Amino acid sequence: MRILVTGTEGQVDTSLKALGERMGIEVIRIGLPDIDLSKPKTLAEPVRAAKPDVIISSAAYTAVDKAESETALAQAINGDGPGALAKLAAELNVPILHLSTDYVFAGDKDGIYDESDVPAPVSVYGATKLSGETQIAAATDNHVILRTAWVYSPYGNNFVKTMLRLGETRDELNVVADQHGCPTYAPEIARALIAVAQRVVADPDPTLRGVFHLTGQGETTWAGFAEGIFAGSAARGGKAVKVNPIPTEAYPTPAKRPANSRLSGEKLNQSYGLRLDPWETSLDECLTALTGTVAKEG
Ligand SMILES: NC(=O)C1=CN([C@@H]2O[C@H](COP(=O)(O)OP(=O)(O)OC[C@H]3O[C@@H](n4cnc5c(N)ncnc54)[C@H](OP(=O)(O)O)[C@@H]3O)[C@@H](O)[C@H]2O)C=CC1
Ligand SMILES: Cc1cn([C@H]2C[C@H](O)[C@@H](COP(=O)(O)OP(=O)(O)O[C@H]3O[C@@H](C)C(=O)[C@@H](O)[C@H]3O)O2)c(=O)[nH]c1=O
Repeated sequence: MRILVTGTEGQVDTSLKALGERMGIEVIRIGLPDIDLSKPKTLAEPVRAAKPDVIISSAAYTAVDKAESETALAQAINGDGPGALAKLAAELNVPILHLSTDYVFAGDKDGIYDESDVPAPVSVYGATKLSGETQIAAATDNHVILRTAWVYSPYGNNFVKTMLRLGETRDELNVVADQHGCPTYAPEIARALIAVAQRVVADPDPTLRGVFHLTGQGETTWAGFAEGIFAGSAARGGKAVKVNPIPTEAYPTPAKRPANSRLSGEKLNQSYGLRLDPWETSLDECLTALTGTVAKEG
């Protein structure tokens, strides 16, 4: 199987490449400057030349706060670019897997979001990602949209690396404790993407198509996540950093974030028999990879 993925230095595309190498699956990454999602005309030639069995749409404009002031660029990269990519997938008659986000939801639901809940984004990033979902679904029925959340890994930029970097120069950090979600490890996303790709390439079953939620098991808050990060770091001989839980209003940002963006993985489990590891297990793996040290017992 030959997988074509957009993005070359991102968390998910890098994880996919690494896992593909271990599994003997060809993963071709395409990204800037060869293709530019904000210029859809750049996509056709490299995508056709790659002759993929499946396309994974991972690249995105992920700077949530900056998107509030770069709306047109975020819309082009997260909305129109994936739409154009899905048209190419339809032309080549191959499935397209597309990564979307928990930030498509408003965050005012009491319970966990499932795929039947109606998105209502509260940020430009969330709105542009929802536009990507809509444009992909309009271009081809042969799509799987996977909404993930709070992605971290040893690669690229993410909350785990930000916390560890800030912790180097501070003894205490203030972190919001009233936004609830599911941290998700990019290598776990890669494992699921390959399993989903293998299934959809072989099986035209329409119930395997559509929208699915894909997050690490369990839930926490950003403050709870930060506490887990510093506990894991300290267990590896790193500095102890105190996390002060604060309300959202005490950490003003240009973009609004959902207060609750917990996603249920039940549909993915029922359709594909897939469950990601609990976020605590994956965080431990990530810290081992980042520090080159395993946690001490106790
Ligand atoms: N990160 C997160 O917490 C979450 C991410 N997601 C979604 O998961 C997917 C993967 O995320 P993640 O791996 O973390 O993303 P990253 O931000 O780590 O990587 C994004 C990739 O997109 C590429 N890219 C950006 N702009 C363009 C462009 N104009 N044309 C082509 N490529 C471009 C980047 O290239 P370069 O490095 O050269 O700029 C990079 O390779 C995205 O669709 C994202 O929306 C969903 C929920 C949470
Ligand atoms: C750095 C920092 C952040 N925060 C807060 C701000 C925010 O509410 C929360 C997370 O901050 P970040 O800006 O790192 O994360 P953010 O960019 O909001 O992360 C999002 O990225 C996009 C791409 C997604 O799709 C989402 O699922 C989600 O992962 O933590 C603190 O409270 N204290 C801090 O020191």
